[in-house]
Amino acid sequence: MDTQLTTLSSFIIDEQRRLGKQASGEFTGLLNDISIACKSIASLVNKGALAGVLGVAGSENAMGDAQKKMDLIANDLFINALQHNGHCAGMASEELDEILTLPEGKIRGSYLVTFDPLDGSSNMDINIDVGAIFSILKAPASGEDPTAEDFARPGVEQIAAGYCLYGPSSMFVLTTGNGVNGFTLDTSIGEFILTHPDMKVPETTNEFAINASNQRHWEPAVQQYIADCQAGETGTLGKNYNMRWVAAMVGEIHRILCRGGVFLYPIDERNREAGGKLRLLYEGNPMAMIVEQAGGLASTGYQRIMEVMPNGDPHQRVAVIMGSKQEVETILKYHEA
Ligand SMILES: O=P(O)(O)OC[C@H]1O[C@](O)(COP(=O)(O)O)[C@@H](O)[C@@H]1O
Ligand SMILES: [Mg+2]
Ligand SMILES: [Mg+2]
Repeated sequence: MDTQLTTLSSFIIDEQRRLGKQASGEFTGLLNDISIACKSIASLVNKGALAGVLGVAGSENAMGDAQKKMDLIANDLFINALQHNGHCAGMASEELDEILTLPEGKIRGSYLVTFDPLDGSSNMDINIDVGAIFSILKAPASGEDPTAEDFARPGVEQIAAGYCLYGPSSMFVLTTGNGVNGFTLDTSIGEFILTHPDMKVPETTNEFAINASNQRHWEPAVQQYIADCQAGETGTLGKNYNMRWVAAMVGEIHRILCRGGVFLYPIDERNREAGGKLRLLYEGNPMAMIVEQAGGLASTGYQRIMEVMPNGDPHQRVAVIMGSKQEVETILKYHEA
């Protein structure tokens, strides 16, 4: 039995020491806050109907999506974990219309956090994978309450990004800009334990993930690429492909980190004006940072996702094509044609 367990907190402390960072403990504290929110959510997701957390809440978020009960509970758990400990100065969430500053009297920390508290929430009621996605930015140096403009930073300025997948086991996957590491929740001791050090996205793949029911709305580049995948050995790509669709970005990206693949939620005729379907600040950017840190690529089809300049709307959308390096490069060639 391996008795040398590395917990998430000890990993972060050691990493900061190893990188020679003048650590005040605030960043470690912030990640600890986020991991506590994730553990609380994991516990409820795991209990499901027994905890009374299935079903719809009867409300809509800023984008008009029907909110599930668990969307709101997960959102509250993130907010509670982040607003009391003096590590965070403000947050943006899929489930909040506007950015959130701290209540009067709370200490403003040095970081901003954006999050999707429950990704893939339509999977909640059918007992399939869901997750949380988060991104960490530096708060304005002024120490004043942050504004929406302070969150409008391109993904290349992220300090850290991660997700927690609530699947058969719960996994916390984190990058602080020095590779990607995965931790599995040991529910018997309540700790995330390092189980997947230095995760890498395999460079090549023959697996793609796309919602094929949208096919008629896609641009010609994506139409042609998927047609060529489906043609298999007989087509120009010259290999047979497999397809997967978890319907939760967090599940797709986790699969890609474990065994490679590409995930596409591209521009189509219906979402062109909005810029895509998925959200830049709490879906596109954090997952792009993780995928790039693991050696993959993340693009809109025309531009690196992390270089998209946000427009100040916390719910700005973005087109997403990410995963195994060589396969994303192939898809980008279809966009150049
Ligand atoms: O409805 P579709 O096309 O299957 O979309 C699935 C996509 O929507 C999302 O569920 C959106 O996330 P939310 O559940 O957080 O709104 C993605 O995670 C997923 O990839
Ligand atoms: Mg989501
Ligand atoms: Mg969500």
